Amino acid sequence: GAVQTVAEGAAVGEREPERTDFRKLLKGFVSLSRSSSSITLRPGSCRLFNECPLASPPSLRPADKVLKELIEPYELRVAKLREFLLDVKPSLHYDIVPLLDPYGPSITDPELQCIVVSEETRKGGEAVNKKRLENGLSELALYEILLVKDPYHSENEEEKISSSSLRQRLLGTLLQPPRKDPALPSRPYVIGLTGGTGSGKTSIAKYLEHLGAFLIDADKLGHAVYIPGGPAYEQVVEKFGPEILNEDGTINRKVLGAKVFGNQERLKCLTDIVWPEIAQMVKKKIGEADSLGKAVCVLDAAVLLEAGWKDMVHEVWTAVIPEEEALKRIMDRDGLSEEAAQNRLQSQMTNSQRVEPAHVVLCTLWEPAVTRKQVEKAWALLQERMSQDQSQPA
Ligand SMILES: CC(C)(COP(=O)(O)OP(=O)(O)OC[C@H]1O[C@@H](n2cnc3c(N)ncnc32)[C@H](O)[C@@H]1O)[C@@H](O)C(=O)NCCC(=O)NCCS
Ligand SMILES: Nc1ncnc2c1ncn2[C@@H]1O[C@H](COP(=O)(O)OP(=O)(O)OP(=O)(O)O)[C@@H](O)[C@H]1O
Repeated sequence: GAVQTVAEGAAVGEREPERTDFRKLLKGFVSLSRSSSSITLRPGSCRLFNECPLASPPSLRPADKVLKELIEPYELRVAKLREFLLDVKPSLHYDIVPLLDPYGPSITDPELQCIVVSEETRKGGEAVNKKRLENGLSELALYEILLVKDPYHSENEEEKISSSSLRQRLLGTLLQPPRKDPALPSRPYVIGLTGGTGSGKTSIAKYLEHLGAFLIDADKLGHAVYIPGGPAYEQVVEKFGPEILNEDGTINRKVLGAKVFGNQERLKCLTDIVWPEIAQMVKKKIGEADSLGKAVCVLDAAVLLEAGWKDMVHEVWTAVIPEEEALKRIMDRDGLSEEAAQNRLQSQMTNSQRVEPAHVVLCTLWEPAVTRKQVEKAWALLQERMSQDQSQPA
């Protein structure tokens, strides 16, 4: 007989923070030994390899996982899992099977004899056995293991070793080396802060300003370009007609917004006019910050990546929030209908697209105090790398 090891969202496969050497910690617990016909497992050994999403509470299923954008690609997780297995038990024979549905091969493979579950996933094991009986297969022995406690878990993290906690600890840290662009002056150091509407950029930007950054709000500059007499006023009115005007001749942004959000062609028409003007104003502001002796500028810009403004910044910092939460927040904040809020969200890039080029990721899903701590951590680490950079010979 055989036991199949199913790797789905195993903790080892995700980016590990430096502080916690889970590999060492887990080595102490893992003890896999292969007998002639099966793998025997001692308590505490297998949570890592064997995740049964059926039994996980809905909030933990892959699609709903906290900070799912920070989960590494499947192939990389499998590679890391193989490396780990080789490390702890080179003689082990195993298959790694992607779980494309909650059961995987557990309900169809007649060779299987045993399934390893944790106290959290016991119900999933029982569901597997129900399906096996329906399929005319024998029930699997349920081998239940304890959850391994995480000695480093903080107050707002789970007590067990959890990949969600690992991902939370990545927030605020540098995920890839800063851009090295010879065309970009080294000072002031510019952070491009982006994120979907309602992701909390403005709150984050305020904390950063409080910590000493010079703040550039691209939304505000965007509004300034089409005040009457501004560089884009005439063109915008010409393009979108007098119906976007208030009685006093100013542009009514709510009316304009309703015209462009949800209509890609019209939105592009507007942004083709205003983005180059905003970019000019941003450059001016960066110059202003420099003359004020500010070392760090934060460019708060939802459309940083779409508009190609990444070229103006040294690092991209991305704020993420699950879409359903963003929807609620902008409906509350701006009094938008669900449809209008959806249109805004649909006009934008996805969280994953923004996380991919990000140097630092932040998340405002929890209480404001948690966001503040994240920002303070990100700021402290930024100061550290800026001072290291300065001490390097030019
Ligand atoms: C459509 C307009 C008139 C709506 O104005 P309004 O005051 O109602 O909204 P505001 O400007 O505060 O934007 C609110 C949020 O909508 C999102 N948003 C704005 N413009 C865009 C865009 N071009 N693409 C995607 N999302 C956008 C952002 O998340 C922004 O933070 C205005 O957003 C606009 O002129 N947009 C085009 C210029 C632009 O891209 N500005 C954003 C610079 S970061
Ligand atoms: N940590 C938090 N907990 C709860 N609510 C928050 C948190 N951070 C921000 N919010 C709320 O969520 C809403 C959206 O945040 P914010 O205005 O900072 O987003 P934004 O990314 O700047 O949005 P936009 O791009 O639409 O301007 C605000 O009403 C804000 O008060």
